[in-house]
Amino acid sequence: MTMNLHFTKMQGAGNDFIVINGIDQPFQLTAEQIQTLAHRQFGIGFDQLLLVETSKVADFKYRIFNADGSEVAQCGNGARCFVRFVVDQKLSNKHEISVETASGIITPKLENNGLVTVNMGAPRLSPSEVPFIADAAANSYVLEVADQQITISAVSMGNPHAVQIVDDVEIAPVVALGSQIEVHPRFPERVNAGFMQIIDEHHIKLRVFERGSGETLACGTGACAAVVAGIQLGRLQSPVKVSARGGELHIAWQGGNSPVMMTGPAVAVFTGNIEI
Ligand SMILES: N[C@@H](CCC[C@H](N)C(=O)O)C(=O)O
Repeated sequence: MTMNLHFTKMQGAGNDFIVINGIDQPFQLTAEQIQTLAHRQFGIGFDQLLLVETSKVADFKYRIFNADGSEVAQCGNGARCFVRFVVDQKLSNKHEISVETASGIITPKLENNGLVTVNMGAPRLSPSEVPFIADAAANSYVLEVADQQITISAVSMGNPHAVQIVDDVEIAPVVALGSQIEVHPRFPERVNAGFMQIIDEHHIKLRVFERGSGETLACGTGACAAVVAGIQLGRLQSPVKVSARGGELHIAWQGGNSPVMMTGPAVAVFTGNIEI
């Protein structure tokens, strides 16, 4: 049986999504159907699919699916697009909205200037809190990949990140190395691989090879994880501007259990219907 899905295509710093109202339009998609929709030639094309639903514990719930169909727990750029979608669709008259995700409740706020600030919650850093790493004894360690030894900082923003510092992010082997780090045996749940170039203590350039989606033009949780890693290593100071290929994000973190605050754009590109 086919169904007709109404969707909104959105982007946040170039990380692109389709957002679907699952409240008025309840449905289920298989991983294969999501892969087809995500395909840039045979489908609509997107990095992640976001599904807005009702919640018993927050204003809304949203679910996140990578382009390969895997469901994941957190998405920073998606959280900004989520609030823009909810406000534009008049699903709420609030501009600061609590949203249940698979890794807890976060609160995105649509600012008067059109940017969105998200309280992403505290990063998880200790090995016991970063269960995505097998056998980790510390959150910064050496990983053997492709006959190289790479120093990685492991940070969970609700989803797993392995961040490394590079001299020049433009020539870093983000796809070649990132695709191997993503599936490295140390990461049983796979991982998002970040490549960060430090420009100065308040500015980095970042590229991320995302788990389940490949390299994207920006990764919100990746930006939070990179800034947290840089601050932990004594190389960065809050606030930090993150320049991604698709735009800029601003990240602030006061350390410890304080939340990571992320500010950036969220833009609706077009709406459409697709038979699936
Ligand atoms: N693009 C996202 C992250 C999406 C999920 C990620 N690929 C994962 O598998 O954890 C962001 O902006 O944070």
